[in-house]
Amino acid sequence: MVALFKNFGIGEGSTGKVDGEFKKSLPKRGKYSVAPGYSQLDWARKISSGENLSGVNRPMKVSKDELKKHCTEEDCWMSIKGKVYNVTPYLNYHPAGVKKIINNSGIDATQVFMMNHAWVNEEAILRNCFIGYLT
Ligand code: HEM
Repeated sequence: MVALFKNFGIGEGSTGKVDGEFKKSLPKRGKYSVAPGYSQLDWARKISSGENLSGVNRPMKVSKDELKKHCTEEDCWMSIKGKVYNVTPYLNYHPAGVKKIINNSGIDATQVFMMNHAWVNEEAILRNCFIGYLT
């Protein structure tokens, strides 16, 4: 299975201890909980069939103007590291809730994404939701 989380040096050859300064730089964990049936494991099962959830037939170039039209719960796009994803199907699976994504949708959300969870492997999690590249 593809790793949904990136390894930040914890594992082979490391003590497993998290550096204090690094820990302080992490966001405080919230108290949001997803509905039953919407865990990351449920999402991993959903995408494992390879079903296209992007809403487009083939990758396309997306302008900033086009991107900003998609910022609602029914139609939610987000750009991360130059790639554009249709995150609508993922909304209810997001461990920190729908709003956090909606509030940053229709834009290049790379910075806020990385500030919250640089270890999250968005390319793996959203591979079935890939729309194309931000121009
Ligand atoms: C830019 C908009 C986003 C914001 C502001 C945001 C914010 C957050 C926050 C604050 C948490 C921590 C929740 C907690 O610890 O209780 C979180 C968790 C998480 N988010 Fe997001 N998120 C965003 C977009 C996304 C997207 C697009 C994905 C899918 C790739 C995603 C995947 C996850 C995952 C997997 C976790 C759990 C991480 C863990 O437990 O270590 N997030 N998010």
